[in-house]
Amino acid sequence: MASKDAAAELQIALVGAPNCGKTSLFNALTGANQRVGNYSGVTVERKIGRTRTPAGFALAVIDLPGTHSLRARSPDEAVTREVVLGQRADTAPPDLIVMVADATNLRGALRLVQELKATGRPILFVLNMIDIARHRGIRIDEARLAAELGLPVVASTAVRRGGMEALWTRLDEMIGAGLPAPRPGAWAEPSATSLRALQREADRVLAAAVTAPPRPRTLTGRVDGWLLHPVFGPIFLLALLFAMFQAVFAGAAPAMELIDAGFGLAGELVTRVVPDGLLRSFLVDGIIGGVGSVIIFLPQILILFLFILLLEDLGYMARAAFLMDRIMGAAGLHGRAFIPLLSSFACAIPGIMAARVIGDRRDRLTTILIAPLMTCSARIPVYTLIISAFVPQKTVLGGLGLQGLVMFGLYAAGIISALGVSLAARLLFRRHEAAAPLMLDLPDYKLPRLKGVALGLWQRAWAFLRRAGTTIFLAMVVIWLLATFPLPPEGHTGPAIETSFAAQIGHLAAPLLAPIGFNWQIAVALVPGMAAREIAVAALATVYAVAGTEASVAMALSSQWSLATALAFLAWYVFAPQCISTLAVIKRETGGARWMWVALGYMFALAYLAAFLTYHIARAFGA
Ligand SMILES: Nc1nc2c(ncn2[C@@H]2O[C@H](COP(=O)(O)OP(=O)(O)OP(=O)(O)O)[C@@H](O)[C@H]2O)c(=O)[nH]1
Ligand SMILES: [Mg+2]
Repeated sequence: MASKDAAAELQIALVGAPNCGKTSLFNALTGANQRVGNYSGVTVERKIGRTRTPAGFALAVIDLPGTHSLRARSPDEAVTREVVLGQRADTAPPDLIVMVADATNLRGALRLVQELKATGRPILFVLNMIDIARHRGIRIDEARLAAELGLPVVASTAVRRGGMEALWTRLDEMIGAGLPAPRPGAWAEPSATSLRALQREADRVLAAAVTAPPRPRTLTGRVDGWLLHPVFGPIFLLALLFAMFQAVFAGAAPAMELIDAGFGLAGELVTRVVPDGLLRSFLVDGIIGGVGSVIIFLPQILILFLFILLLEDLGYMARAAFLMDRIMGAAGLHGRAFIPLLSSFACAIPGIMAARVIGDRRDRLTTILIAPLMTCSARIPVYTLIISAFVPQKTVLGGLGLQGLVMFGLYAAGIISALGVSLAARLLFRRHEAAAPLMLDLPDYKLPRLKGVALGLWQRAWAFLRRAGTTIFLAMVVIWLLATFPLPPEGHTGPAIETSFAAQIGHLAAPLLAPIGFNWQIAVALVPGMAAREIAVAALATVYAVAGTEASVAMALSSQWSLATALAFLAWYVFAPQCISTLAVIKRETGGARWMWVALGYMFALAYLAAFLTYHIARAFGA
């Protein structure tokens, strides 16, 4: 049965311009939860989902990166072309191309569909976002459009319940009637002349089938008048980012206290039930203390993601890219680097993958190399821990929280150094030609969809907790073992940890780290912290918990570290490549280990230098 189904399964490829709603359609067709966002370049890989039509036909639906033309210019667009042309070994050639068009913006779609027709594959033309088109009074004569194109045409609203009925029906009709076998289409890259001819034909079809009312000024236009204003726009962007970091700090406090109290209670409970000894130390110091010290940052991470998800859905991201283009261009960065870099605030891994939208190899490489300097969410625990231990909780400059201000400064340090590295790379590569002009689709503003934002938050929360329960948990077990054994000999005075393997390892590394003000406890935290940044926090928590009597890791730090050490530690974490997964992705996306080593080397060098300077300058100022 299953094998018969697999044989009968039809391959359906979703093709269309960026941001026309392909992934929304994919999710609606297959019940998947792939990432959707109101900007171009959300999808950079091919994704396959399986489903059944109402009449029971089995489909394998392939979601693809958006492209304006099969004349692919960047790695993500190349994926789309290869799948459409059946050139990929890992994907069967499509039996049907579902050409997704944004009904409010048909001009480009009508050109792309002609390129697709030349491939000889059966096509269904979908007018997506028909809700918005109707709302704007755009009238599309579907029958006429179908006649002009010589293709079946159907309208859809991918994000509404019931918005896909016509599409399902049409799919069943087409499959039921038997899809035409693909004609042996010989696709050749169209020349500029032939593309112009295709565009003329597209304009003719557009004029024949679509009437749009003259649009005086849409809401998007009016809002953009302000948000893209040369002076007001950047001020707004800066204020927005600033508000975001204040919110991350101030907004999360109550929830964090709650989680802290929860873990405190759990610790007390275990202390009461389990007799003093190794088991209690393992449970309280290793597991509850270590893992708890990381989980406590969940609220902050969620607030940050809430901002990012809302901005993505609203359609502000591409505007921010537009505003930053001048500054980024001056630093030798391609305008399209903005969204990959912005994604890196969440995590460098999706950010590095998003760099696939950049066509030029050197531009892409530079973006990949600096993406890890953006402050990813795994740094939040590290930063927050140090800030809450060393920066007083007071307001300055009339109401701004000092802690939030320092956090903002750390983010700024990451951004500024990324621009600096990019500039240095540009000078080193000796490239003087002007950067390519930024061709950016500015999507219309849309109200964020609650369900999508909630889903996005849930996915982040789950990923974070899963990491805490697996990677970080395992690391904690190892660190607790290292910090506990071998047990001190009889008659040993002073903290037991002094005789442990951890202390031995730490002392071994200490001379290397002494010039930057790090003690041996930090050395112990840095080594496992290579795997993932949060582990350093958990490791510090465990090492100090095993060693001592302080109530919390923050209190232990503030009593044991000098301010200079704390600042040097922050400076280290702005730069240090403490994340194996990021390095692995750099290797994969650049197609070799070389650039991974370059990233590793330059980031460690910067980290050491920054920590060294910070430590000595802070000491000179008496910290
Ligand atoms: N109102 C309305 N919004 C839609 C519709 N389809 C998609 N959207 C919204 O349009 C935006 C883009 O949707 P995506 O599904 O990410 O578009 P995509 O074509 O996959 O984009 P890329 O992966 O960047 O090429 C999101 O904000 C969606 O919520 C629709 O039919 N109606
Ligand atoms: Mg997509």
